[in-house]
Amino acid sequence: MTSVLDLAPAAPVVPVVVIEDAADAVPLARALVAGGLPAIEVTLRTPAALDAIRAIAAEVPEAVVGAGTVVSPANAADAVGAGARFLVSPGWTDALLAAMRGSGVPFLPGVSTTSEVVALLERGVTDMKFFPAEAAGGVPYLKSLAGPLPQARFCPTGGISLASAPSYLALPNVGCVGGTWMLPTDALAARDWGRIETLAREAAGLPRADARQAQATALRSPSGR
Ligand SMILES: O=C(O)C(=O)C[C@H](O)[C@H](O)COP(=O)(O)O
Repeated sequence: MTSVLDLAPAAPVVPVVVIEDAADAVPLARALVAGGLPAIEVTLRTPAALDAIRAIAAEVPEAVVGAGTVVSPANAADAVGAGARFLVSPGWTDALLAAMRGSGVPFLPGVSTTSEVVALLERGVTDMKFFPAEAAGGVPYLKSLAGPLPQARFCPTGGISLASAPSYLALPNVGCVGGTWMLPTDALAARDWGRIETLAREAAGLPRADARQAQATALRSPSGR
């Protein structure tokens, strides 16, 4: 099963979307895809979320739509039933983990402490959401985890901005970052899809760690050897 962290190799950023009106889902997803962010996390925080996932899955084939705020086995089942291709949770329990595992789609359980990371590794899960990233310790915290727990890989989310994203993406244990900064509330309210596309394009241009490493290697050895 492909990991969520590998879903969008070209895009280092997963937009985290809160949709109030399902009618906005398709134009919003099209704007994100056009800007270069095809992996889209629709949070199950609003009554419109499942309809939004359904609409994106049906009408925007270039998008890889997933569900966020998955906090119960029922959430996982409903999201996959609506067409979610990945699941993200802010935290996890064994019951939630079993449901996400049984869903058949890639999933990212949320962690914010070292013990939660170790408990997931013990259960065979290496790819996790680090939430709430900034409040839980941010870049220095993840850097500290890379020493003792190099097998754990993270998608930090929570409080990340265009300015802070590059320092996360430069870490060896970060595969992507999640965030809402490319979806400002006023642009959503105004249905300003053009502005969202522009902000998405800016986010999609952020280099991720492996790209930085490849670039560094190429610079050291222009022949590629
Ligand atoms: O809904 C969920 O399941 C969450 O875990 C929360 C989101 O990841 C954050 O709300 C991201 O929002 P920003 O902090 O604005 O980037």
